[in-house]
Amino acid sequence: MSYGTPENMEGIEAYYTHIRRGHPPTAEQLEDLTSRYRSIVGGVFPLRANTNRQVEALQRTLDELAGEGRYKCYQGLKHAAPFIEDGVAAMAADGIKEAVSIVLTPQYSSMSVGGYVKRAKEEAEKHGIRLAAIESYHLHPELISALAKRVKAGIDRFGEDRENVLVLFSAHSLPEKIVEMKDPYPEQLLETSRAVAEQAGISRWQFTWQSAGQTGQKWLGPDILETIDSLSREGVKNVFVAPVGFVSDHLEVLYDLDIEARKFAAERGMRLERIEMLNNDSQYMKAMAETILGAAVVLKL
Ligand SMILES: CC1=C(CCC(=O)O)c2cc3nc(cc4[nH]c(cc5[nH]c(cc1n2)c(C)c5CCC(=O)O)c(CCC(=O)O)c4C)C(CCC(=O)O)=C3C
Ligand SMILES: [Fe+2]
Repeated sequence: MSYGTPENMEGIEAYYTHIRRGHPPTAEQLEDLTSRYRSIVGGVFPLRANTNRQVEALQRTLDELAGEGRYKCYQGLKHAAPFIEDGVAAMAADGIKEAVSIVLTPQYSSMSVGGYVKRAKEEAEKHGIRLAAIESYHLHPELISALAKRVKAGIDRFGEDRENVLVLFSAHSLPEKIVEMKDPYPEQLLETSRAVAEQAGISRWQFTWQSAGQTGQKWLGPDILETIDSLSREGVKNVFVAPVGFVSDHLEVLYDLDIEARKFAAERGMRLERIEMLNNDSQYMKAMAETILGAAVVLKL
């Protein structure tokens, strides 16, 4: 399962309305989102083809690890077609009786993965499918190794400044109320960050939030722009961002980091680079496939 993205520029309004649980955005909100997509996509929404490639790569990895024809991958998206319910219904139509679900994000929050799982389970129940839902895989050794390699390779891009780079691990902010709910999201993100830093041999790093929504309620902070501002006051010149809550090239990376945060840093005389996203990286696929095979044991598949 993955977040989903519009089919085309005309599809942005319906997509945004779905994210807002049926409440259409104001003209201003719609224009704001449309202009962000316009600056990255030019009519092509990268997340769509990217998710397709991830599903194909995961299928190949499962075939290799478990044997050809043992597992079949279906795709279900949170806010776009094929929706999560469509994916589960497609399984049922093929006669599938047992399934494992996994989300293309490594850490669990009741407000992120929890929402995917609830919908998948409800639909699976309707069709009499037994479903084992994977909640997180944020410390899988293959995932940590893949991220650590990318952090090291990215820091090398700073050339002779490489000794003076601060690594900023980041993830999508969520409303602050998740902390009172004892949600594991912040801790799991720190655990991923710590493990990657350790394996990459990084001592100078911080964690920061990004891409918070504007809903009136308080979101988890500090936001990456605040963090960059404080770092600039401390004289930091080189920042390397590793958004470890995301795995793909999409709006929050291609706009919020590559355009917005990079410009904000440049205005403060700082250089900002970011990790290459995992997309269909083979170690990432192995991390998911092994997690899936582990969950399948629970179903005695
Ligand atoms: C935790 C989390 C992840 C990571 C985990 C996961 O992947 O599931 C994630 C990923 C993504 N979020 C995405 C896009 C958007 N998210 C929005 C709004 C929101 N995100 C939220 C949370 C998350 N979002 C929340 C709490 C809201 C507020 C509304 C609500 O309460 O639900 C909005 C509305 C406008 C805006 O605020 O920008 C957009 C356009 C895209 C696709 C980008 C593309 O198309 O390339 C991706 C991968
Ligand atoms: Fe989002």
